[in-house]
Amino acid sequence: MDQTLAVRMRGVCKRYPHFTLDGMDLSVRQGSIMGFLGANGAGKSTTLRILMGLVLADAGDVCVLGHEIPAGGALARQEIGFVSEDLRLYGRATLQWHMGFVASFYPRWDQAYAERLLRRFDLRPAQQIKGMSHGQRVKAALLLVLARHPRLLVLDEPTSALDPVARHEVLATLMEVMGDEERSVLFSSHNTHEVEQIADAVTIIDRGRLLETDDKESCLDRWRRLRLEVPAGVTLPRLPSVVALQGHGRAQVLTSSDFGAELTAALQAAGARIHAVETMSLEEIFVSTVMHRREETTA
Ligand SMILES: Nc1ncnc2c1ncn2[C@@H]1O[C@H](COP(=O)(O)OP(=O)(O)OP(=O)(O)O)[C@@H](O)[C@H]1O
Repeated sequence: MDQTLAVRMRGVCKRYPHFTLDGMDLSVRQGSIMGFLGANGAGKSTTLRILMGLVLADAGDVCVLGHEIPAGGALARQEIGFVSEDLRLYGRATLQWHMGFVASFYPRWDQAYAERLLRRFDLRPAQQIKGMSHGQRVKAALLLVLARHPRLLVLDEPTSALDPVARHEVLATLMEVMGDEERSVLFSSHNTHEVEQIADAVTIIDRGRLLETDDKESCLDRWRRLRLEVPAGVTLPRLPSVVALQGHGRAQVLTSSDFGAELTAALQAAGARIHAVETMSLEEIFVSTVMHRREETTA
C-alpha cells in the first residue's frame, strides 16, 4: 500500500436487500482531513463500518494504516479512534470511570490532554453517562478517543447532535489535532459548511456510489456557475463538464464541473456571451453533483 495513504478502499461492494454499495473507492492521505459527504441513506455509515472491520464487504480491498481489513482489523483498531451514532458507553458508569478504563488499554493515553478536553468540552468527569445529553455523550466519546492520540480518527457524523458552540469547539479541536502531520481524519457529514471549513479533501457519494473525490481547493476551483446570454438560434454545445443548464431564451445559467479555457472558447464559438462567472459553495457543488447523477441514472 502507498505509505502516504491512511485509508485505501478499492471496488468495495456490499449488498443489502434494499441497498447496494457499488464499487466504492476511497483514499485518505496521511495527515489530511477528508470530509465524506452524502445524503441520507447514501452509504456513508456502511462504508465507515466496512473500513473499521465491523461490517464485512462482499467484494473489494480495504487497507487501513497498512493493515488489510478484515484480517488486520484488530491491529488497525488499536490505532483508530472511531466515534459513531451508536456510542458504546456504559450508562451507569461515570466519564471518569471510562477515562480510567480506556487509559488501562492504551499506553498512549494522555491524561493531561484528557483534562484539557474536559474543560474545553465543558464536561464533568463525575457525571454518569446516562445523565448526559446526547451532545454531551458525543463530546465524551470524542474525548475518550482523542486522548488516546490515534493515528486515524473515523467520525460518523460527529457534530450532528451538537449545538453551534459545541460544534465550533469540536471542529477547532479536530483542526488542532491535525497540527501533527502523521494524523488523519475521515469524517462523514451532511453539513457541507463544516466540511468546507475544516476538510482539505472531499468525497461525495450517493445511492452507494462514489460521485466525486478531490482536494477541497481543487474541487472549489473547478466548479463555476456561468450567466449566459444566448441569442435566438444559438445552440449550446453539449460538453461533458456541463452539469446543469437552467432558463430558457436569452438568459441561461450553466453549471460546469470543470470550468476553464476550453469551455469558454466552446461557448463563445457557439455564439453565447458570458456575462458572469461565479464561484460555488461546497453545498451548491454537492447538490449539483447529486442531482446531476440522479438525473443521468433516471434518464
Ligand atoms: N444491516 C443492514 N441491513 C439492511 N440494510 C442496511 C443495513 N445497514 C444499512 N442498511 C441500508 O443501507 C443504506 C445505507 O445506509 P447508511 O447508514 O450507510 O447510510 P448513511 O449515508 O450513513 O445515511 P444517514 O446519513 O441517513 O445516516 C440504507 O438504505 C440502510 O437502510
